[in-house]
Amino acid sequence: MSFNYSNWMRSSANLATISVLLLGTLLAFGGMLWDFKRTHTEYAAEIFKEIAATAIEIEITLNNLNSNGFNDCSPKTLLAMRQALFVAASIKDIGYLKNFELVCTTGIGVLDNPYPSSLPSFVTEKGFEIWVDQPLVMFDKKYNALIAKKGDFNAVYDLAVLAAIAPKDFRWQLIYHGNNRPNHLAGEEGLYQNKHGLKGFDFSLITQYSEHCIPQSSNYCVALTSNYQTFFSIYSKLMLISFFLILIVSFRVHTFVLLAYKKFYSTRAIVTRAIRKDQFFSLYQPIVDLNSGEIIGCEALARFKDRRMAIYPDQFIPVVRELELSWLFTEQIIKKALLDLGAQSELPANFKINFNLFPSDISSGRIQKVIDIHEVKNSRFNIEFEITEDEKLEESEAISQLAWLKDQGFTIAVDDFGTGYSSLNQVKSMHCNVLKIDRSFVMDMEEGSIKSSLIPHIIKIANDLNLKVVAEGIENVMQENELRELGVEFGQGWGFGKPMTAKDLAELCKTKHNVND
Ligand SMILES: Nc1nc2c(ncn2[C@@H]2O[C@H](COP(=O)(O)O[C@H]3[C@@H](O)[C@H](n4cnc5c(=O)[nH]c(N)nc54)O[C@@H]3COP(=O)(O)O)[C@@H](O)[C@H]2O)c(=O)[nH]1
Repeated sequence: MSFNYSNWMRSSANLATISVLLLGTLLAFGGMLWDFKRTHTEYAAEIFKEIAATAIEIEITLNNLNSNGFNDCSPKTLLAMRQALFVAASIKDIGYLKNFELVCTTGIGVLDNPYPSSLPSFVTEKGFEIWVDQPLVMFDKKYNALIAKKGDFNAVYDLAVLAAIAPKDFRWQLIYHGNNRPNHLAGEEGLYQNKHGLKGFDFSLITQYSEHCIPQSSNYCVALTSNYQTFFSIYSKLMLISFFLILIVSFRVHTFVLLAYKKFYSTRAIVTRAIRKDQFFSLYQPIVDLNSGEIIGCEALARFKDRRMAIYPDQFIPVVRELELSWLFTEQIIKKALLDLGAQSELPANFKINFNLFPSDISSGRIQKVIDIHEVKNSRFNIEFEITEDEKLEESEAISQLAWLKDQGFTIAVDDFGTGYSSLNQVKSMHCNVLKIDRSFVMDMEEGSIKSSLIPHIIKIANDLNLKVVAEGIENVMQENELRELGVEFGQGWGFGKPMTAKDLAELCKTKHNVND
């Protein structure tokens, strides 16, 4: 099954996009939760700040008043109480009590009917009696108060101040840990779950319940709960912005990944990497003596394949040329093929190996480096170079390079004869030994096409020029027989074998396969 590269590329880009989407969402949501948790802590800290300041103020105020030694509600006592109220920031009212009855307050003055004191809700470690959630009326205004009493005086604290600090959508409770139990101070009674005693802080993601205590300085704890609506009401705008940002980033990642992949897996990039890593290899197509059926040689045909894909010569050869890496490429192919085939002991010493050359390597003279290749120097085979008809090969420099190659003992074959533009005269001047008839002439022989009718003329001219003829693209017995009858000596094509590994070629040589078998 062939590897679908563009599907794979798209899937990878989709995967990257989904990962960014998920990761972005996770980070954004995590960030908001973290901030939400921070908000809880911040609100708790605000409540602590207020209650700590109030506690200190009440403590100082009541201690001062008690230290004066007042024993009735005289104008002097009331004046001292009013002065204390004036400088206090949180205390709303101060009362004077005698024999467990409230006798006067800063707000009303001396009461006509003293007010009997009830039992306190609890007593703090410092001896303050505390009454929580006391409904009071002052100047016709009702309010809920917290009352703290020490000695003969009490102080009234308006709970609305705390309620204003606590956030609107949050439910909260402030407690005081005393007498080994949590005592309700303010907020919603029953909310505090005493999960950790005084040990510290808890934040549960599911319920969004948190407990905050400050055991170091006092025994206060705050329980805060919020619901999903609270969360969404705080973060809905941010969520919307994050969502669009993540979406934009994800789309950009998709485009970027696709571009990066396209660049990384472009034929140019693959060819460059393959040459750098010496990844090209050859398969070998047998060349057969049509009269004896013997395999007398093979053509090395370059291939590229990695674990993802295969690229074929029609795609990579033009790129090799474009990248001007032709000689490096040819050198790697020659070395690898000679090593590969050299290892096959069944292949005889006079076996012919054909290599394709790039015309530019001939005209530039780079081809002369061939004799320096170690594998060429030590090869037992006859090496033949195939050249395609090309403008560059008309130049005198190219022609002298071809002559030089022949002097070195290599033979030259004109490949794909009939498809290029050069004339037979030029073929003659190229000093070649072999003429390979292009497979487009052989292809339609059965139908007697115009092109195939030219084969006898090509053979005649080749004979006149003393060139051997190889017919390419022989796929069936009919073509083989007809070409043999026309006097073609050698043939190549799928009928004798498709390009194969060196080992398979050696096996095939042993059995002397031909198309009739
Ligand atoms: N410069 C280099 N060029 C190279 C090298 N390796 C290959 N090539 C050139 O790439 C072109 C395509 O080659 P490939 O895909 O390998 O195709 C070859 C054969 O597989 C194919 N063939 C052979 N017999 C048949 C057949 O019976 N039917 C059929 N449909 N196709 C057949 O023909 C190609 C061989 O062509 P040629 O080289 O003209 O003999 C091709 O132009 C290669 O030359 C390289 O290392 N260097």
